[in-house]
Amino acid sequence: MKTARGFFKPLAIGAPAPWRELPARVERMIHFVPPHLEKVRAKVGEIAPTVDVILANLEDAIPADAKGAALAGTIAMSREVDFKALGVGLWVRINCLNSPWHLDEVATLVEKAGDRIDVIMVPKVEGPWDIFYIDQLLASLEAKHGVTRPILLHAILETAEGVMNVEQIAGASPRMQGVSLGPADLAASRAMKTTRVGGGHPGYRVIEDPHTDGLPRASVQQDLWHYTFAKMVDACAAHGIKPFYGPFGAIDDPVACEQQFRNAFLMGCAGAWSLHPSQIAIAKTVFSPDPAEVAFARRILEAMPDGSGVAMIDGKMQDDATWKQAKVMVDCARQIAAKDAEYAALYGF
Ligand SMILES: CC(C)(COP(=O)(O)OP(=O)(O)OC[C@H]1O[C@@H](n2cnc3c(N)ncnc32)[C@H](O)[C@@H]1OP(=O)(O)O)[C@@H](O)C(=O)NCCC(=O)NCCSC(=O)C[C@](C)(O)C(=O)O
Ligand SMILES: [Mg+2]
Repeated sequence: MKTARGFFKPLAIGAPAPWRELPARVERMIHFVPPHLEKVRAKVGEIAPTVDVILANLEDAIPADAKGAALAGTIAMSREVDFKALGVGLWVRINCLNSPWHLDEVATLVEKAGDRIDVIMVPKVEGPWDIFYIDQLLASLEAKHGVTRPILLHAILETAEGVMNVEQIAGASPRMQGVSLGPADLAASRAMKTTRVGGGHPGYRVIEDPHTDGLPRASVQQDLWHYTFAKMVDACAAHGIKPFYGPFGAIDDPVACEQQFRNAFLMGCAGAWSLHPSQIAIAKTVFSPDPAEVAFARRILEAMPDGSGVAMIDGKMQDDATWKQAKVMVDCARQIAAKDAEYAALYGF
């Protein structure tokens, strides 16, 4: 591991100084766009003002013979829409590091759109070595092309080895912005017997003991992802970066999508991916704190102006710890209100 002083040194002569703090950005939904499809790309200008992040996807879901078109489409998209002026992040998911495509992709992205791309999402990250590699590569390319703002990195957790190493991945570079759960590849990597992309499974449940009178036994579905998810959230929080849920593949089940996103929000996630336009509004509602909860949190802050002591509000004990919980909620709401006029009105900021 690097020394404390070495950690924040630029990795190439002429590369920009790494971020010391992550830029404060609202990232409730990472909206996936297949950039090789001109018809979909043409609508990005319309969709962008409704989302926090547009992601150009180059990896899975893009056919092998369309990888070049997807890369060209990404560069075109970065020029066609002024994402910065809209306050919308521009991310790109590259192909994985053992694929034949990633090298040309990273080189082209930095050369042609290095000043416009905020985050590169790296799939199937197995350990910190993957981040060291891409960190160095980016620094060399940023230096070569005079990019002045370091491109951040986002890792997808989608192999058993990646889950094992998530703490080191999260802390591998000052470029690390966050980690997303990739439940489809992770399921395959672990030989889990499910064909779903995230969410629950009707077979994974707990059941009540038998009743002596023979009445039916109550049984409920459990969360297949809880362990991995909690591990990922702790790794990200400990390293000061953001955890995200990832995709919910059942586009036809908005109720389950909302529940999965809500579980992620409650566990500490900043956002989730939207694969289809119908999932944008779900993520926006879920990852914007509830106005009633924000109002209650503000009462806690007002009751304890210096954040210490003890108070009672509506029968609930408040102390230094609940003050911190309230601050998390109010800070999140303030950040959203600064970007989103609809929520500024709902929160009364
Ligand atoms: C699921 C699909 C095929 C259904 O596409 P569709 O055309 O069948 O849907 P639709 O309901 O008929 O579409 C309605 C309209 O919305 C448009 N539309 C539809 N989607 C989008 C979009 N994303 N952005 C912008 N516009 C979109 C679509 O073009 C159409 O426009 P129209 O009315 O003018 O004809 C389509 O939504 C899509 O391609 N979504 C992105 C899929 C994707 O990126 N998958 C990879 C990420 S998940 C993953 O990789 C896993 C992970 C992490 O790696 C791991 O767990 O391991
Ligand atoms: Mg995947």
